[in-house]
Amino acid sequence: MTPSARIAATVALLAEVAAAPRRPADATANSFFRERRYIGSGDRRAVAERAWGVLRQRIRLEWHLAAGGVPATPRLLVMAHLLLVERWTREGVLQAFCGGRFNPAPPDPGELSVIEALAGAPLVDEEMPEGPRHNLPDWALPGFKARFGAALEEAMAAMEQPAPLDLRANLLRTTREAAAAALAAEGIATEPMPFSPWGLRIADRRPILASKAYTDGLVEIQDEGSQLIALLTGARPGMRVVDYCAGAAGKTLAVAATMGNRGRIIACDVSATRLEGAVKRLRRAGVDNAERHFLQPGDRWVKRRAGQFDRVLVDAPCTGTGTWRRNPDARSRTQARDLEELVTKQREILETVAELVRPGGRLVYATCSVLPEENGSQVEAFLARHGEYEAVPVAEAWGEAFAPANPPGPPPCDGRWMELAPHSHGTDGFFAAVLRRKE
Ligand SMILES: C[S@@+](CC[C@H](N)C(=O)[O-])C[C@H]1O[C@@H](n2cnc3c(N)ncnc32)[C@H](O)[C@@H]1O
Repeated sequence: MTPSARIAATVALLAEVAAAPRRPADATANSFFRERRYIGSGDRRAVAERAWGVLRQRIRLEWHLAAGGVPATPRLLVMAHLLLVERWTREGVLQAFCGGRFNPAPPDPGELSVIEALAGAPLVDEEMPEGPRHNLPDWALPGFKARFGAALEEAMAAMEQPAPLDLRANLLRTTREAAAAALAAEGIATEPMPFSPWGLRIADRRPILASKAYTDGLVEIQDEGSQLIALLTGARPGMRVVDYCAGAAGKTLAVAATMGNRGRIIACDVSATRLEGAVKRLRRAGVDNAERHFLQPGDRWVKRRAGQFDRVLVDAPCTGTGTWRRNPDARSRTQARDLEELVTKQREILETVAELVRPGGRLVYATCSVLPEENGSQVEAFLARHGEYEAVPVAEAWGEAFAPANPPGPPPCDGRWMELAPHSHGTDGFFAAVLRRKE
């Protein structure tokens, strides 16, 4: 593809994303490229990267376009991105929008005046209100300010960077060192992670799904923050464990590895499709102590198992504000009412699972959000309603997660909760609270 044709494809992809505003952009991109198999892998990467760049800066680009009195069409968003983010010249943009069979049509007079106005302008304008200045939707601004305080600017800058590809060595099949060596033999260089004893990071985001190390189940793709949540759960061989919001079993796999396939782990979810997705992954990873339970309305499953579990992990449905490095479209897709609904749902889930834990057992509540309403405030409110639970400090849970013969490095956080973020830990934004049910 020529550079112009790539731009035309980016505009077309963004038009499809705009036509399905509630659908995750990566799902839209997958179907977009599936229907256009003639787009080769290099072009596909270039088109997707630029589209992701636009989505990452969409709030600011929309502000500029609104200031110019024009709607944020896919074409104008791409033009604005080329000028303000990629720092193209006015002439460069005019050359790219040159018309013809595979190229984007030349700018109309309205678009031309936008190009004139934006050429050479800064992305972050002095006139911008706080939301766009920090690249935040208005509904999320108070929560981000409360969470990051004086570090907000640094935190938001780190959230604008693409995320690395994180892997977890599957201890049921290998060690971290042997997994790294197997990947290296396939030409894939990795670095051990700073906190997770299982973690390997690939700096250049090379695709690994076709590698033998991956298909043999030596490694799983998992952000370091998710690995740390699984570790803090403190599951051991022989325990009875529930992963209550298991999805396609990302954390079930990691927790099962700490159990050495001994004991029982039950992956529950309200989505049968997601649970179905777990089957292949469990098999590839060599997990054979897991079962799945599809939660349905009116389900008596929890009631019948009250007080039976040593560990219950709730990886709650949340706004995903911690994952904006990976899902930049969620910045604009998620709305204030989503936050309200999710906070209610999280409270309901916590109420339901509280009774599953045996006295002396632990409930681990986690989200991939950075918003206090879904995190610390949610857990404080739970503890106020449930005097039978108390918080276990992160350092204590961290120390207990490792065998005495294998002492850990310093915990990723001090204090009552584990709060991770790209700027402070190099992970996605995560929250986890370990709660002990008193004896
Ligand atoms: C953050 S995702 C879980 C991701 C998964 N644990 C992983 O590590 O890949 C949250 C999950 O909660 C599930 N969920 C939503 N409402 C639920 C409910 N009321 N009870 C149990 N699971 C629920 C969703 O279907 C979704 O799979």
